[in-house]
Amino acid sequence: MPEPATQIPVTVLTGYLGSGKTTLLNRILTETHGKRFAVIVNEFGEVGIDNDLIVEADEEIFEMNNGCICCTVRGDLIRIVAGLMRRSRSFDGIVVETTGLADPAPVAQTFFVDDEVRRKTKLDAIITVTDARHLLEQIDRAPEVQEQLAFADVVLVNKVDLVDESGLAKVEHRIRRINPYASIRRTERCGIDLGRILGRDAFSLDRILDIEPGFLTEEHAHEHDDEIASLSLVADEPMDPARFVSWIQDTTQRYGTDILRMKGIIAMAEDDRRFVVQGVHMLIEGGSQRAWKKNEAPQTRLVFIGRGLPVDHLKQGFEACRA
Ligand SMILES: Nc1nc2c(ncn2[C@@H]2O[C@H](COP(=O)(O)OP(=O)(O)OP(=O)(O)O)[C@@H](O)[C@H]2O)c(=O)[nH]1
Repeated sequence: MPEPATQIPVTVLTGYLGSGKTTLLNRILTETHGKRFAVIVNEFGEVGIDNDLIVEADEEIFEMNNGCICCTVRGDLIRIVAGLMRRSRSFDGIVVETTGLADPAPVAQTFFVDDEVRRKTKLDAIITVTDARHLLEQIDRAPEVQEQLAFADVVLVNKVDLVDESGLAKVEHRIRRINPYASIRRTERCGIDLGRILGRDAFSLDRILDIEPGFLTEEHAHEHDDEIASLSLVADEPMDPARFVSWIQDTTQRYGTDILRMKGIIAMAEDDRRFVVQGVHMLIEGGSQRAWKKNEAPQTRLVFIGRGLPVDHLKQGFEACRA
């Protein structure tokens, strides 16, 4: 059957934990480009946080929190996309943000294996965001990172503010060895002309079949690094600001090698704003954001993702921060 004239372009955002995917997604959702996107986000860890870190936009956001997009919830992805295509409400593109631990191959495969999805959508590009400061160590330890780079049509070498010129050259050289075809762009906070990454028609099935001949036919059983686990901490009572800040700083300095990613939305005592804290290994950022809304009960949610997390230390330390 011939393909219909208008297939909705799909952009897949991948990149390891903390590389800058949500930062890029927020740019896509806020910059004026006159386009509407449907957004699908998948995250690792049972307490959903990403959705709250995404800017409030007009766009519709579908969360998939109950498993990894590349394995257990792929059926959900197909259902969400197929459901979107049946709607009358129009949009110009779909953006899928995968978890940092996802293998992009099965996600990309989704757009080729299901008949309905294949007829109505077109994989436009796989954009891989990298953390220039941590990429070289990640490549050596995490097979997902190599997959994410190999499948990329565009690679953003992000966080250029944290690395000097010779470091950036090393990072780019390493990326080139894994993927000679992708267009590589340096960014700070994913600042890039969106025209360079959206609507590029950059995805090439032939290239992917070169890397992975079984791409269209095989079931991708993605092996996750079982050592990586997440710990979610939740509190309904407010936190003591001074104690919390000093505990989170100490903890990330002490255990930063094992903490791959940390993010949280904190309800501080005597503060009507949400405090957002985020980190990748030892580098952390935090600050007060918007006020809690009237219909939103202030609640603290903090997630750690890592290898061999010091679970007892984290639980006890967290408890001790309650105001
Ligand atoms: N210094 C610096 N920090 C950055 C840059 N881009 C993003 N960050 C910070 O890096 C952290 C992670 O960014 P996110 O956009 O949440 O990363 P992510 O890839 O969505 O993270 P996960 O979804 O948890 O894998 C946040 O604290 C960002 O503010 C950058 O260019 N420079």
